Amino acid sequence: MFNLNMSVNPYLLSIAIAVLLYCIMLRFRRDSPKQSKALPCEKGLPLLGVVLKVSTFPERAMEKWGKKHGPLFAIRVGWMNVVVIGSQEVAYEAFAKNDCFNDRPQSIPLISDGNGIVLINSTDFHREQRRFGLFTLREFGMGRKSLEPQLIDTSYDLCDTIASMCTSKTGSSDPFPLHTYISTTVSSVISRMVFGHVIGTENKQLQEFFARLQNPEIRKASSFLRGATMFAPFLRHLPYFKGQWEKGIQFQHLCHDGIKAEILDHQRSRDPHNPRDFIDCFLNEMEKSDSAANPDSASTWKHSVMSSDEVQECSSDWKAFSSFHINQLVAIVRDLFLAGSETTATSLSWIVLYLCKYQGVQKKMQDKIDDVIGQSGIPKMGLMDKMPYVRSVIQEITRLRPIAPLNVPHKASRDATLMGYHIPKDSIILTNIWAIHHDESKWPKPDEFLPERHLDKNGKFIKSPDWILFGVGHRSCLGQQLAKMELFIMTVALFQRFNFTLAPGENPDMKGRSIITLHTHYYDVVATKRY
Ligand code: HEM
Repeated sequence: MFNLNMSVNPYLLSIAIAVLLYCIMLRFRRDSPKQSKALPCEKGLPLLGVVLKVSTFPERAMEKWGKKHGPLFAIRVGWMNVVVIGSQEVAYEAFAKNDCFNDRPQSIPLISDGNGIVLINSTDFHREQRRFGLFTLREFGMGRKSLEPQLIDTSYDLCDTIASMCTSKTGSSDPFPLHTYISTTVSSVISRMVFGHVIGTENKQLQEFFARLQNPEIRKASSFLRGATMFAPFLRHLPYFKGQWEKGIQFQHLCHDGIKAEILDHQRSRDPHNPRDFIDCFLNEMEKSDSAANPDSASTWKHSVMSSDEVQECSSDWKAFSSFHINQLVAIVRDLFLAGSETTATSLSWIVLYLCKYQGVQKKMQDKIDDVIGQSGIPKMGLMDKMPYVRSVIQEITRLRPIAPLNVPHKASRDATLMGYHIPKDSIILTNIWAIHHDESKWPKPDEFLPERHLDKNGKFIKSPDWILFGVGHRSCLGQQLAKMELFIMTVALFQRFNFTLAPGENPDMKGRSIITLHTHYYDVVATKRY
């Protein structure tokens, strides 16, 4: 029947074997899309997806969908599937145990021009910069006792300013926006670490940049632009977005020019043997990488401060041989400053707001502070263990109102599998910190303000793995030790000295305002001296 002597074309035979082997390999490959399941998906409307449902409080909408689909699902945004993680366990699996979910999606150039730290991909460049950033901030006191005196002084300065607003007759102030003062105080801490001093009127560009950052309308527009262009980059070519995009770029130039002026001052006055701040340390590192990697280029031209346009032209050449170059210095300083100021200031604003609303908790916390340090003691980090109630109040308020309710977005760097589900390369991944902080199985009565839930039966503070204010894994917050110090010392200092109440007639909606970050509504307080 068969002609066994039929001649076989060896070329075709080898192709057939290769195809067969490839099919077998695909079948058994661990991350094969065919092997892993497709994520459950909240599809929403045709073309739009869920866009209309996530324009305000997206974290709450995603929390609801999470109850339907489980702790890992997708939402359709336009034509794109965005992955949403809704449990601490899945977040650890994705970001701490894996290395393929730690890239960042790209959006407006202000925050993602390929340099910096917060929005760059998870490459060796990022790892080197993160290691250097952590090391250097620690050298300047992050998480260490050496920073304590400065933080205490700064907090006391804030208290003195508030005290000067209180009349001697009643001991109370007129209503005032405490958030503005907190913002200035917090910015001054990161300013000193990065610039070596507090930015004053001598740096007009940075002053203007900070003033605009405080403007709620600008913040809202920028958050909206950032969110929209992250999911649909083409939007920036459409009329409204184009205008906003260009404003974003001008805003970036303002910030970068201000930072460059600071760098120029540092270049003129620095002593390489006595680095004063982050900028000096980075300039030292630039010098080292110059002489090690490129001895011929140790000249000053590369490190002189350039205009924004020149910087764009030159950046790719510089990146070729070192992660320490002037563009990166400008960008990492910008990122540290942006990441390190409003986050902590807004968390403190939530703390003050909740304690104004819940006067009983404020009083109890003050009693506990009095028990440990009285009226004249100093709020040191070493006293944290003696003030578990203060810590539990801070943890409870930041659980209820995390500043980044959907975390900073991550991106999959390749096709991969997570909890048995296929995650395609380039998927945007959101972590619903809000939902994790409101998970009923971990936090009974999750919407209620119950600081005691963070204390064990002996009154000791409980660190919970389900409190993930700073994210988890390889991209978690680089400044968390600093933020924790600031939150503790400033909370104790403020409530040791004052009672705070909401100004008469104030009743801010406790849901706050959420686009990408979760802010309080604007509110005024009245401060009353306690002694
Ligand atoms: C209460 C205050 C703060 C909160 C709630 C907060 C929260 C966060 C979160 C949620 C992330 C993203 C984590 C992730 O992608 O998985 C992050 C990243 C980051 N934070 Fe913070 N942060 C705070 C304060 C600070 C401070 C004071 C600094 C600066 C010294 C800082 C610097 C950074 C940086 C550089 C990153 C990016 C890390 C990376 O991508 O490798 N943050 N933060």
